[in-house]
Amino acid sequence: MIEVTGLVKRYGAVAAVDGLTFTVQPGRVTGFLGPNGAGKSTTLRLILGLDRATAGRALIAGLPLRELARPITRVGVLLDASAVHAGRSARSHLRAIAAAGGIGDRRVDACLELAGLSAVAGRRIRGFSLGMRQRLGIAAALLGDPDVLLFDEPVNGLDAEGVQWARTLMRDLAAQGRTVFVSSHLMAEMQNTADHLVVIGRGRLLADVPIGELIATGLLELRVPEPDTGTVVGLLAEAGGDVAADQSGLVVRGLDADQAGELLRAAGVRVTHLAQRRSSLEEAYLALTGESVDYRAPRAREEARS
Ligand SMILES: Nc1ncnc2c1ncn2[C@@H]1O[C@H](COP(=O)(O)OP(=O)(O)OP(=O)(O)O)[C@@H](O)[C@H]1O
Repeated sequence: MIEVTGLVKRYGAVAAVDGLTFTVQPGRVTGFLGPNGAGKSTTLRLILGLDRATAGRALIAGLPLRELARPITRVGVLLDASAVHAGRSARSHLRAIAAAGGIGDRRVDACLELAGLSAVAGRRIRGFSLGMRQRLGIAAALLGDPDVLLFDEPVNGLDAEGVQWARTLMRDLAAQGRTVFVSSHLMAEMQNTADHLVVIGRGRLLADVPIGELIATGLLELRVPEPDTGTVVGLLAEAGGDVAADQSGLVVRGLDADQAGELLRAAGVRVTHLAQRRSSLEEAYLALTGESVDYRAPRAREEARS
């Protein structure tokens, strides 16, 4: 289990992490999501004791990481797959890490096999693709057979088969009762992999929910004659709806079909299409993080303002 309590990290005037509290439970895959600059990497670094928190604490199995005996056997980490000695072979890279943690060569070979790297184990890492480096980083994280795994963007650079492999691996690790905490920008991938989500924006917690709960929130698709659009947006917003436009019409969150239909009928608006559907994780995520995105294209910012 990972417990983060009141965690704060300031860099000068910037609060990269601003009072975060959440728990990552064993036995499930927990996705860690947030827009660029939200504070995900900083949070992971604080959990791993690579940075000192301004306030609060992050514990693994009840202790700060530096107080764990033989941490390699307790926590496996994939942070930056490119941070390796490129002149070494995959096998000697893993053997060096294993030796430092008192782990034997047989486990190295088992992890190479698990990561699908046995055939290239003797090759220098310099010649590895990004995907092969990711696999090697995951193999390194598994060396100590740890109960807690932290993966920062693990499918970055993996091809379709690699993505499938990583997904199955994460789900298997969770099914074995381990704590799996994985950051990603790929919403569709998280939708297929995670059971639970921790979402942050500007260093603060936005959601800590089972994934099904986030995407169960319904959306309304609505089409009305073009000249009525402004009136309709105003009416729905006044009734508490969150209205956005896409190519095919309006998308409304926070109102059900009966409410919206009744409201528009009473206002004499002719509705040409009204349908309720589940939101994708991506839509739910964008609705959640919309206010807390630091970097976005100027056009999107203008649209969000209007
Ligand atoms: N060493 C540092 N010095 C100063 N500011 C920093 C430092 N590290 C991070 N920050 C700032 O803290 C904020 C959070 O950064 P962080 O890298 O944790 O976000 P992130 O969610 O991992 O982003 P991304 O998805 O882009 O990797 C950003 O505003 C960043 O500029």
